[in-house]
Amino acid sequence: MAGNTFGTVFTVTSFGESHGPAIGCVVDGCPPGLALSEADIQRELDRRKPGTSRHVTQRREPDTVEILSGVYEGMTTGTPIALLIRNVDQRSKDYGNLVETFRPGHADYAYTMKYGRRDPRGGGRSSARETAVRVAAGAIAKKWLRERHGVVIRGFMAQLGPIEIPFISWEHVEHNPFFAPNLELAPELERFMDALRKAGDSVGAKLTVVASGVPPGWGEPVFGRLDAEIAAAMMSINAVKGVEIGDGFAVVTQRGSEHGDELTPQGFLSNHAGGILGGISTGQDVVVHLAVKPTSSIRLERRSIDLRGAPTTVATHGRHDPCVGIRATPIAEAMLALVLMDQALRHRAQCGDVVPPVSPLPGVAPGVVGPVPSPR
Ligand SMILES: Cc1cc2nc3c(=O)[nH]c(=O)nc-3n(C[C@H](O)[C@H](O)[C@H](O)COP(=O)(O)O)c2cc1C
Repeated sequence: MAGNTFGTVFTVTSFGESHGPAIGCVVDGCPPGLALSEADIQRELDRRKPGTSRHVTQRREPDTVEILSGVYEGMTTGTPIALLIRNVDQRSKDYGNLVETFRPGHADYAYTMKYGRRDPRGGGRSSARETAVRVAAGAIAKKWLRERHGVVIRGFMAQLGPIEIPFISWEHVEHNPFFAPNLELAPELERFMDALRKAGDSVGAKLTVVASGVPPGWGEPVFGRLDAEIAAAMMSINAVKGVEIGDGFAVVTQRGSEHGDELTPQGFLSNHAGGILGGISTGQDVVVHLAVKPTSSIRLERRSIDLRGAPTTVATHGRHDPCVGIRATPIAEAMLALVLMDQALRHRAQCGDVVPPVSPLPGVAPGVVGPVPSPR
């Protein structure tokens, strides 16, 4: 299968390029009877869209979604839901000098070696413009998960370049341009980004995404492991170079007596596992961390080669995100929602009749407010 479809039972097929007339997706396998409007989807798209602050790309895309099918009288019908987002602010001239060369760190070189040709305007399919449609599809999954199972999916920025962002409150996340859970640090983050932009450089970031209210039992023990599918989903986001579940790489130095989450009739005593054991959810929060690399398109001159292999230099002057991690939080939330909804429907299909011998243990507090391990 060509790699434009995600999921097994609940699937998303995405199409479109950064500088084409539109991007969009077809969401298939959504159960009938979910109340769904364009406003439900638009809310999520507005959190990801460009141009919302001086710290992100100044491309002006309203990212207005149109539902073309699959919804009748405000309810999903069980048939494919087609979503369309028209591109309105393409500016191809920004990419003129990229036809002949390759940006270090970007997909240009690998893309050309694979396809032998490329549309250099905005990176075509390798542009993160495509991730808008995942956020649109993810809005449907988030809504279904919340209404059907009480699952809440939220994310935040845990580190911006060298600045670690201690978690204070979920309340803070939507009140600053960084999705930082710590409003006290917002001025420092602003100063850091202003200096970075002036220098013409870019920086990486670390994000955390948490799904609360996931019941025990979602996921499978071998190839369909929940953690494996979450890792694949997160790694499918442009610029993501690392994914950790729960304590992630910190497990390397832990003892079994420290890492294994003890069970009591009142619930788990800790959540080092990040809510997943044996590829299956435990009922605790599912906790995922992502390392996002620095933007490749920077104003600083870098060495490269041209299409004939001769040495050249490249500096990118178009409209780019100086830290792509800033806009990636809603994308990571959407990908987690897509994985969980697909797994929920697969679990219902196979194990809907199972009655477990013990009742589900209550989960513990999120476990993301303390120090979280840094992806290396
Ligand atoms: C939300 C978001 C916005 C992005 N914006 C840019 C950008 O403005 N300029 C750029 O060079 N890369 C940007 N990227 C990253 C590139 O799409 C990505 O690095 C590139 O396709 C190479 O793929 P890779 O980094 O996954 O290997 C963005 C990524 C995300 C998630």
